[in-house]
Amino acid sequence: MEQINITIAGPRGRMGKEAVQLVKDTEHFTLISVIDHKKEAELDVPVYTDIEECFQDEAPHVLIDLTTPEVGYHHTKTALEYGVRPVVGTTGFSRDELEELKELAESKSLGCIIAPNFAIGAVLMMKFSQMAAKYFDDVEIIELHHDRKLDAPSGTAVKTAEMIREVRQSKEQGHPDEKETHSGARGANVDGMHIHSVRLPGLIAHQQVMLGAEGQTLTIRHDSFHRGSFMSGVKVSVDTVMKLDTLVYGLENILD
Ligand SMILES: NC(=O)C1=CN([C@@H]2O[C@H](COP(=O)(O)OP(=O)(O)OC[C@H]3O[C@@H](n4cnc5c(N)ncnc54)[C@H](O)[C@@H]3O)[C@@H](O)[C@H]2O)C=CC1
Ligand SMILES: O=C(O)C1=N[C@H](C(=O)O)C[C@H](O)C1
Repeated sequence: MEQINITIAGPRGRMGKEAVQLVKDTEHFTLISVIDHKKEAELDVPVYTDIEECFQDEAPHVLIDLTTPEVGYHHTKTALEYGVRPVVGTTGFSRDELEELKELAESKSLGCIIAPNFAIGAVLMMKFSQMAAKYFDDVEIIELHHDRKLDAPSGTAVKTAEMIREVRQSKEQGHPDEKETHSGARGANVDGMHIHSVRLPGLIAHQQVMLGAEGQTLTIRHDSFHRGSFMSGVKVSVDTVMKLDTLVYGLENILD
């Protein structure tokens, strides 16, 4: 199998630590450097605080980014400019940012994968919700995460709403005269669908999609109890990004 040289951004984070372990445990992956905002990462590879400096010194095949929305966007753009293929788990990118990165990837004929959720169960939960939304017009998304999470709604919830929007007629849900007596009670409104974000210590990453119709509800739920749940998706993304010449948004687009 072709050897893939990898740089990881965010190696000391909750996801970054798992990704470092994945790369070390995978025979055809080699960790050649990391990018952190501090020089303190205790790893046996060079630690860079500046991505351009990293790419001037090293030529990884793939950048795995698990940082924060602003940093992740800058890293993805810089990687593409330097001919490095990004695999991005970082969430919170805007639609405009995704469009701009897609254009850049295509102009360079480079693969780039941005996956709001690498867990296969979460991808199936999104697909099943999309299937169900063909038959149920009313949908509420409840995402539940640990209280260290920076972005709300989660990338997974936004992606779920986008996938459902592809198959359902736009609909403003709830009573036409409903009023929030406490601001935010009805959550975020995406094309009439509502997204509710729960943040609690003890949680990892969970999402429940509730669909309702007369006399019945359907609930589709996924739970990640450990960040190891995301790693098979990271692995398949690294292998796949080497064969792509465009940006793919969402793991569902690369799985058979
Ligand atoms: N796609 C997926 O399946 C998943 C995505 N995520 C996303 O991954 C991202 C990271 O999540 P966590 O690991 O939980 O966060 P975390 O806060 O534990 O880790 C983020 C890391 O980024 C580092 N960082 C910040 N600024 C940096 C910079 N300028 N250069 C390099 N590193 C920098 C921080 O030091 C920290 O170690 C989030 O956006 C989260 O939503 C999280 C879990 C699964
Ligand atoms: O921050 C997290 O933890 C997670 N972020 C991703 C998201 O925003 O959807 C994926 C997963 O839910 C965990």
